[in-house]
Amino acid sequence: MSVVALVPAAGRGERLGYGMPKALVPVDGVPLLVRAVRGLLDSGCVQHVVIAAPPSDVDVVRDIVKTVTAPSAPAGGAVHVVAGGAERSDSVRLALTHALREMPDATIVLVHDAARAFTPPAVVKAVVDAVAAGHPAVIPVLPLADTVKQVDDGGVVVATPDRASLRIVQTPQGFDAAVLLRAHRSGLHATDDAGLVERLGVPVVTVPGHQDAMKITTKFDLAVAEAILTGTGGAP
Ligand SMILES: Nc1ccn([C@@H]2O[C@H](COP(=O)(O)OP(=O)(O)OP(=O)(O)O)[C@@H](O)[C@H]2O)c(=O)n1
Ligand SMILES: C[C@](O)(CO)[C@H](O)COP(=O)(O)O
Repeated sequence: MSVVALVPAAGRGERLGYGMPKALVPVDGVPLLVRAVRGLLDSGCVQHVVIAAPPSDVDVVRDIVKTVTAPSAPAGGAVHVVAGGAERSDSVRLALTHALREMPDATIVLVHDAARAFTPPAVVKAVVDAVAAGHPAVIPVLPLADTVKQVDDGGVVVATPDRASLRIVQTPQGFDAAVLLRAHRSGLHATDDAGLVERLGVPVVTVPGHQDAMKITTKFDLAVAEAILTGTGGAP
């Protein structure tokens, strides 16, 4: 069994407004992308990583990932960098194509946002273990802390869904390699990879996520990440 992690990192980070692609933004001197890749490798169950980089920064990213050194560096594996695409799903597809061409032995594929740079390695391992146990699609999730409303175009509430059955979805999302390939070849659209797989009728199971696996989207999120890092925030 070989596990490859695809890391979509080609976003511009417009909402963060840092003036550079979000994956390259440093937290305590270490770019988010490097932290995300280290987290994957530190799980001890990822052999290969394929990063989808901003097309204008492929060489920059190649240089940066050289700083991912032991004990994180995979034994016998490698960190690959390809140019990403216009949308997240394009970046995933490009990385997946590269992975299945260069690592045909990969049976499990993870898709993990560079923007979820503080995901604990234990979450990565839980996802891989669940796929290895025979589930074709596995996602880490958290319960909702707030009441959720459905509104119409005018902002008027039309429903209050029962939040007991709702979950916030994180990454890494883990898949049987053949299932993920089929999903990405289907021509369907979804905001996450599990959404594509779901539409194929394949069951998607959940494992517990973690607050630290939050997606860093805004300056507020970055401040929270810094607090996690310095030990002044984050969940136990
Ligand atoms: N064309 C894209 C767009 C996004 N991503 C990646 O997908 C993940 C989730 O995207 P998001 O957090 O929305 O990042 P951005 O697209 O950079 O954010 P923004 O919309 O603020 O520009 C990130 O790791 C991002 O780098 C990607 O690989 N390729
Ligand atoms: C994959 C994801 O992070 C799961 O929560 C999310 O769907 C990414 O969405 P975005 O629109 O690319 O931020």
